[in-house]
Amino acid sequence: MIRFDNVTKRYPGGHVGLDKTSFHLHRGEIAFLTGHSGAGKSTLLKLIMRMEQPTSGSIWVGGHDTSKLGRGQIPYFRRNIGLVFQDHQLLFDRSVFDNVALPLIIAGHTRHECAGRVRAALDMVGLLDKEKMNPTQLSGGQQQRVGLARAVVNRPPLILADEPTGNLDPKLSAEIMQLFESFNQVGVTVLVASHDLALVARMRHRILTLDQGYLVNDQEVR
Ligand SMILES: Nc1ncnc2c1ncn2[C@@H]1O[C@H](COP(=O)(O)OP(=O)(O)OP(=O)(O)O)[C@@H](O)[C@H]1O
Repeated sequence: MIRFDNVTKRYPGGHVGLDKTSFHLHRGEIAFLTGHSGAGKSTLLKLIMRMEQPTSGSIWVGGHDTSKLGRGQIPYFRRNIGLVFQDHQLLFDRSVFDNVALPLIIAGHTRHECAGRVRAALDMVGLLDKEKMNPTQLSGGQQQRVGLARAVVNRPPLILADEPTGNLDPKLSAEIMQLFESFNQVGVTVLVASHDLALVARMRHRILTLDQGYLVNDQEVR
């Protein structure tokens, strides 16, 4: 699903975001990406999304050589990737239902057509009874689960998350990580970046560790 071959990303000014990194994340796999602040986790995720391009090396995602994607193809390519961020980026002037429906509305579906999928996604994250509420009425953990429902609503084959538990306490963080596991159990490929090594280690899945842009460890923990 994701293949990095000897990828280096050097930012303007000379900062090295990622250095000669190679790995392969297979379709249907789940893995965690960890490392200190500035190690290159966000850079790696942005390269997968084609928000950045490598200075050298090649990146394949879902069978696409990302360097060959034309400008017009990129939005369609990104529709295959569900994204989860630390600050969940919800729209606070719309209901939970409308927030989750957003990717489907952008893809051209009507609100009525979306309803089944939106409710299925809310059900997966345990928020079926909250669809009419405004995100401001929900706790931080519930808001993050709305973000997860939005990421999976159009059934992407790949989910990427960047510090999805950054603002949550340990118990809520573990619950969010278990939701990623449940998405993976229905066949979605999942890559989660987190600096919380203890939490990641408890998940007992593959861990990719970055240190100053180098992939220093690729560990299977089964
Ligand atoms: N747009 C940019 N321009 C210049 N340098 C950048 C840019 N983005 C990231 N970097 C540098 O690349 C390196 C890796 O940054 P990155 O954000 O990928 O790390 P990270 O592991 O995600 O860190 P954090 O956990 O703090 O988010 C850092 O040295 C950073 O300063």
